[in-house]
Amino acid sequence: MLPNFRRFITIYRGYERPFWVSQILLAIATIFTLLIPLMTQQLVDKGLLGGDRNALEQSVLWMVVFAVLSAIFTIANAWYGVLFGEFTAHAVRIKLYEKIQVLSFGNLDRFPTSDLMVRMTSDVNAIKGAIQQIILSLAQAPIMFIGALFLIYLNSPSLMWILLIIIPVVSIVLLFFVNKISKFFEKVQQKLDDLNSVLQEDLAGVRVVKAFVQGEYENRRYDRANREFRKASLLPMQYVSFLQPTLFLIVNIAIACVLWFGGVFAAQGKVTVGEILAFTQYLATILTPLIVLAVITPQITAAEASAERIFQVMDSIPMVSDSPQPLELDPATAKGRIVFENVSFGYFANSSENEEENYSKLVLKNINLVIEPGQTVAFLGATGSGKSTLVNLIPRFYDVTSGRVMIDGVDVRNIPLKTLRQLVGISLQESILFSGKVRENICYGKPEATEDEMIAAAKAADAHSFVSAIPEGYDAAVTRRGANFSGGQRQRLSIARSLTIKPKILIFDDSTSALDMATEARVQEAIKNSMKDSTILFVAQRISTVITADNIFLLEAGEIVAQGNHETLLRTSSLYQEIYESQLGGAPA
Ligand SMILES: Nc1ncnc2c1ncn2[C@@H]1O[C@H](COP(=O)(O)OP(=O)(O)OP(=O)(O)O)[C@@H](O)[C@H]1O
Repeated sequence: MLPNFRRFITIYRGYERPFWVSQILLAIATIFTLLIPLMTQQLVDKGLLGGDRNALEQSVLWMVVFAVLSAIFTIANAWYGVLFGEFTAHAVRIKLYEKIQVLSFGNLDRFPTSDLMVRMTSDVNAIKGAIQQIILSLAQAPIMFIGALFLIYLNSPSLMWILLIIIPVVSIVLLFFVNKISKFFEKVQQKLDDLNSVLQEDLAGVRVVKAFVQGEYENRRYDRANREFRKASLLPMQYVSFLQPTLFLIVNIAIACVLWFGGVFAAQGKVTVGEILAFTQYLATILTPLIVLAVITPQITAAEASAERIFQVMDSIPMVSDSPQPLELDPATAKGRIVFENVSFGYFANSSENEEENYSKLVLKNINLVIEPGQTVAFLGATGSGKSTLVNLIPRFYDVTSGRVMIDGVDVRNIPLKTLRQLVGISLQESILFSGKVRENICYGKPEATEDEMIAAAKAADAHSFVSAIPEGYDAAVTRRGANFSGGQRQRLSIARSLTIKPKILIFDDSTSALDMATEARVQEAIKNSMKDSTILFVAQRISTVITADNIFLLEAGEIVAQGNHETLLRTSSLYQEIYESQLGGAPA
């Protein structure tokens, strides 16, 4: 039962002590609570009915003492409960976050950002709440149940049979509700994922929504997801709202029965009034843990669904990881020769139960190419032809489906990822900056870079001039995702970021697309001059970006259909001629 939830609690062994301390405190509090009805019995039988003033005073005094002690120990337990829940949630968030950092691009394709955010916040909170509830009631339930049964057996055996009816009835009601409710909670979290996914997409693209006046359409989309979420949440909560009143009704009927039968038995002299009163108190005591269980069961069921979702992320095996027998390549002495040997690649589609079927059709087919050290090459092709996919295989953002990619004769799968990321620098298509300072963004991959190194990288990326024009210079603030810089400035800063680590292989994945042609030519020239020893790869849709490259690979539908320098391709490839003509006008004579 509850395998994920149990696993969740046991993972955090560091917090075992507060957990056990809390349960001991709770057990002590429960024992004091159990002693109170005994005093009630004595107070009524000896004090009130027997006229024993001393017994009356003693019983009241002890009742107060037991109640105060019970309250003190319960508070101490609650304090530990909060502590345990918060520490566990903190630890889970850290573990999850660390896990997300080691997941590869392929894993992250399966967990969209909104989905991960729900798992890191709402799911973790659901488990935290359930843990705290458990701490508040775990040890209490069995001790109260067994203790009260024992005391009833000792003091009011003639009324015990009433329990034999009530306990099974309450248990059946409980089982019915729990069974119904459990099924719904996973769906609730899934619908929350969907809702967040729409929200995240819409908020991230709010400018596009406004530009295309699609506010109404987005409202309807959000409303649809919102309604689905409401529908999913409503059902379990409706069941939960029935649960507590139903149980209280049973308890009240039971108490009425006890008073009725107790009255009859008292008239026959079989029980005392004190026994009856104590019995009703014990009855409430026995049913309390069952009711608490009823209240926390939906919460625990929801937590089990949440724990399962968290373990789906935690148990994900990174699709790209270090080889058990790595081959070291020294980034300082590496040459930067790249070879693709019969490389094919398909993305993970994640739509089928069958792992084999989960790979989409190949987006790269049988790629064979050689890039010599120090060359500047370019990949040109229509959108969706597979250019980004191809270059992403070099730093192992994804692993090939078949064939191999080699750097200096070593299969990239055998190069430790850390070394590989030092060898290969990439400036991505989408230039994302982090909030902080300009300097921190440029030196993101090499925090120890000197001022001169940073400025050299910025100059090569044509970023120095606009950064120097800001009064704070390199200490200027970058707001979230670099929103206070223009698209072209963001691109130049992210190019500078990739240049700072001085990699042997540099990839520009359409990362000069937001620059005008003159700036682009200037940046390219500066990069080539400052990175003379590096192999440089440009991915482009614009022919102006590739014109000066030593070698151009022309891609079409995942295949290399032509290669050569600009002049050669103009002569030999009709596709290249078409692109040239469509972008730069008539073919040169
Ligand atoms: N993460 C992904 N999951 C599934 N399919 C993908 C993923 N990324 C790209 N694809 C698919 O792979 C194919 C090649 O995409 P890729 O981004 O490599 O093309 P591209 O030539 O770089 O295009 P563009 O110039 O528009 O950036 C496309 O059909 C695309 O839909």
